[in-house]
Amino acid sequence: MRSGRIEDARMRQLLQTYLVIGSPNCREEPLRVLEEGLAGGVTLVQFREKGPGALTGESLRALALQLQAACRRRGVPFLVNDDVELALAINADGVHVGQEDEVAVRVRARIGDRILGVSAHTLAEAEAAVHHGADYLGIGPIYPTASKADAEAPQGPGILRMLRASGITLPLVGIGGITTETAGEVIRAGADGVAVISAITQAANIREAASRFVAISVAESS
Ligand SMILES: Cc1ncsc1CCOP(=O)(O)O
Ligand SMILES: C=C1C=NC(C)=NC1=N
Repeated sequence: MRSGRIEDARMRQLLQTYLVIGSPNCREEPLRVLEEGLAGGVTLVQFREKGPGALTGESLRALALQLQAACRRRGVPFLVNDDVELALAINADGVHVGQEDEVAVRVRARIGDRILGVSAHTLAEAEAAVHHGADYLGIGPIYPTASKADAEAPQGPGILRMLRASGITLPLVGIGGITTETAGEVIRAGADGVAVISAITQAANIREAASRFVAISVAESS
């Protein structure tokens, strides 16, 4: 059982190579994609079942449990995007919520000491999320992305530099169109790691792609 809120240093480690996955992002069985990503060394997993063909109801819950079990076998924390009910029902390690979802304060009250991630696109949103008890912020989209239909305009790594220059010290992860070519600059701009969907789930060799992100995030954060 978790004892108290996660420490910043531990949260920064978990954010290094953060795989966000859902069945719409997978060319093959999501469990196989996840197992390859885990074998490549991803440090944190978020179940985000959104987009065309996304599962619902019992099949959604069954997939969540299947992917969570794979993460548990490898000691990698498993977070659920948006669906706080599902996260609590399967005793996930935490949730990631957007600005439009339940206000972070209410979510914190419901999940206790579990990990709470909040999306932020501006300094005001970041400061509010810090105040509301987020354990980390997801910042982006950094680059153009095809994986989120309603994504805001890409902001480039400069948003990360601005947040750090403005005094945001909370763990931050960059997300949105990040590849192995750009992960380094995202971390150098101030992120503790990178959150990735397609550059891993759509890679020809998933395990190899994941391990390259791991090598880059370790090299850049040392
Ligand atoms: C969930 C999310 N939030 C901002 S961009 C994005 C999608 C990132 O997917 P990809 O890594 O494939 O660009
Ligand atoms: C929108 C998002 C932003 N950041 C992260 C880490 N996950 C998301 N689903």
